[in-house]
Amino acid sequence: MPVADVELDSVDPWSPGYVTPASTPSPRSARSCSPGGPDGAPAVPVRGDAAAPAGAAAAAARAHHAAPSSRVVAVSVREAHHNYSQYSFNSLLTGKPAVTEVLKDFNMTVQHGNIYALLGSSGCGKTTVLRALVGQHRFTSGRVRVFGKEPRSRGVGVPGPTLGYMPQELAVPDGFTIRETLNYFGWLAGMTAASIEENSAALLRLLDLPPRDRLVSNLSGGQQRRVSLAVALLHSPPLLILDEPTVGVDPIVRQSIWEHLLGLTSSGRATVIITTHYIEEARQAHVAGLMRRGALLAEDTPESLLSALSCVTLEEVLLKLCLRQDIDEVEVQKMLHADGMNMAHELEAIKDKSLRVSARDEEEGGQDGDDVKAKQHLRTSRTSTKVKALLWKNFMWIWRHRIISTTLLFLPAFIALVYTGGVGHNPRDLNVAVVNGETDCADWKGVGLVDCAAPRHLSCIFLDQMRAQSLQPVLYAEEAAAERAVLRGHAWGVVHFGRNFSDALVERAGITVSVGNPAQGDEAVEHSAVNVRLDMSLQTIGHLLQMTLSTVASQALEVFNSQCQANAHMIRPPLQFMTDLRPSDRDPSFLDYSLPGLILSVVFMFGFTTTMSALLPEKTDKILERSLVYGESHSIQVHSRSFTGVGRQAV
Ligand SMILES: Nc1ncnc2c1ncn2[C@@H]1O[C@H](COP(=O)(O)OP(=O)(O)OP(=O)(O)O)[C@@H](O)[C@H]1O
Repeated sequence: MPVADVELDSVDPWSPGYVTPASTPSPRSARSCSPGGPDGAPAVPVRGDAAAPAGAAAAAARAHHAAPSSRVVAVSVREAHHNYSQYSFNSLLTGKPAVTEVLKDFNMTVQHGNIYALLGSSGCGKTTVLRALVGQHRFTSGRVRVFGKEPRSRGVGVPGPTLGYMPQELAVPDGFTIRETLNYFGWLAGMTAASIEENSAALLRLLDLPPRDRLVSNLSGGQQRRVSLAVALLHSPPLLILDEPTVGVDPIVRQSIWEHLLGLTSSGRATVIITTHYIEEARQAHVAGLMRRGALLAEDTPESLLSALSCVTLEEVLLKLCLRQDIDEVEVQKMLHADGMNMAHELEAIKDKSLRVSARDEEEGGQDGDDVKAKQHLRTSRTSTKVKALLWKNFMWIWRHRIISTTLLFLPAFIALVYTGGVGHNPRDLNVAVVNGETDCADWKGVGLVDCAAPRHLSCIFLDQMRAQSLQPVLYAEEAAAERAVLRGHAWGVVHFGRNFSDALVERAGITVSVGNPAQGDEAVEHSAVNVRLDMSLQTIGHLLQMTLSTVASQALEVFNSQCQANAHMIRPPLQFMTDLRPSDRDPSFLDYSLPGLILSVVFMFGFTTTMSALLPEKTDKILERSLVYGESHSIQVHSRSFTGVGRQAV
C-alpha cells in the first residue's frame, strides 16, 4: 500500500513554549447539566472531584481541543462475550473448570482522534476489554477491529509500536532507572536514541517526574504510575490504551495529562481509550462509555449523557443507568413519572442514537480505514533495535544484581575449589576384610627375606602393597565373618587368599613344578586366584577399590618378580599397555569421576535458578506482557511523529 507522508503539525504540545489550552477561556458547551458552583463545579461532591477540573473548565478544554470532524472508526467491538475459566481442586475432580462470565454482548465504538473514557465499577470488565484490544487475549466470541483489522493480524501493528499501552500494573523492569526504562521501551518500539532523548525530556516535564537517574523502585507510587504513563506516550503511538493512568496522580499533573491527551487527539495524531475510577474527570473525554456487569449501558458525549438524564455528574448518570439495569421496567416508569421525568424515553433515545452512530461510523470506517493509515507518518520497526533492547535489559538486570550475578558466576569454581581441597580426595584407609588361608603373616619379615626357591608368604606381599595403596587390610579367620563385616558396613570388600596361594602362584608362573602333580594346571590356576567380593552399593568407591586392587596385584607381582628374578609376567593378562601416546600427568583419582558431575550439576542448578528468578518477576509483574505488546510486530507500521520534528527521519 502506498504510504502518504503528511506534514507534521506546527504546534508542539510538549515544547517549552507551548501554552496549554486550559489557560484559554472558552465558553462551556454542555447543554443542561447545571453547575452548582459559581465556577461551574458540580453541586454534589463526587469521588474525584478534587482532582477533576471544574465542569466548565473541562468542557472548555475539550472545546478548545475539538476532536477532528472525521467519523472514521479507529476501534470497534461488536457483540463481545468473554468467559474466564479457572481450574480449582474441585473442578479437577469434576473435570469442568469454574467459568466466570465477564462480558455479555459488549459493544463499543471509538472514533479516530477521540478520547474514549470507559467507565464502570470495579470488576465490571474494563481491563478485560482493554486486554483484548491490545491483543493479549481474544474474546470468547465477538468481533474486535483496530484500524479496520483484527489485533495481531498482519500490518496493523497491534500488539506492536502502533500501540501505547499502560496496564494497571506498573510493568517496568525491576531495578531500572527512569532513563533505562524509557530507553528499553523506546528501543522495543523501534525509536532512535535521539528521539527517545527528545521525547523523554518533554515527558519528564509534562509529568513532573524526578531526574532520570532515579531508580523507579525508589519513586513514590504516583511517580511510578507516571513513569508507566511516560512509557506509553514515549513513541507517540496513534493508539493509546491507558488503564487508570491518573491513579495516585495529584490534581495538577492529572489535569496536565488530560490536556496533553486532548492536544494529541485534537490534531488527529492519536486516539485514546482510557479507564478511570475518577469518573468526573471523564467529562473531558469526547465520548464516555458506561459499563456495568460486562455490558455497555450507554455511549455518548458526556454532555449528551448529562443532559439526557438531567444529571449534574457522570456518577449520577452511571447510578441512574445502573438502576435502570437493576429495576424492573414498570418500577422505573413509576419512579420516573413520580419524578416528572420520562427517563426511560430518554434512555432509549440515547441507546438508539449510540447504535445508529456506531452503525454509521463503522460503515464509514470501512471506507476510510485506509485513509487513516495514509494520514499516518509511517515507519518500520527494525528487529535489531528490539534485540538491542532485550540484550540491554538483560545486561542491566545482571549489572543491577551484580553481587548476586558475580557470586553465581564464580560459585561453581568456588564449590569445585572447596570440593577438591576438602572433600574430593581419594578416600583413604578403606577397610578391606582379608581372609588369608595361607598365613596370618605373623612371621613375615619383609620382602627382602623371601625364600625365592620356595616362597611361602606371597600373600603377605599383597597385604604390604594394599597398605602402600592406603587400604586397610583387616584379617578375618573365616569368609562368612568377613562377608558379615562388609554387609554391616565395616569393610568395603572381601579379599580371599587360598591355602596354597604361594605354591599355586609359583607353579602358575612356571617358575617351578614343585607343587605335586604338574599336570594339575587347572588346580594351580584356581588356587592362585585371589577372590574378591566388593560392596558396589556406592559405585564410585567400588570402582576405585577395583582399580586399586588391580594396582596392588600388579605391584605385588612386580616386587616378587624383581626380588626373585622370576617370570611373574607369565601370569599377567595378555593385554599389555605400552607407553601412553599422550600420557596423563598424574594417576586417575576419585576427583576425576566426581568433579565434572558436581560442576555440571552446580552450573545447571544455578543457570536454572537465575533464569527462573529473572523470568518469574517479569511474568508476575506483567513486564513480559507489556514488552510483548511493544515488541511484537508483523511488519509493523507505526505512526511516528516527533514533537519538534527533529526525530522525523526514518528509524
Ligand atoms: N485471569 C482471570 N481469571 C479469572 N477471572 C478473571 C481474570 N481476570 C479477571 N477476572 C475477573 O473478571 C472480572 C472483570 O475483571 P476486570 O479486571 O476486567 O475488571 P475491571 O473492570 O478492570 O476492574 P478494576 O476497575 O477493579 O480494574 C472480575 O470479576 C475479575 O475477578
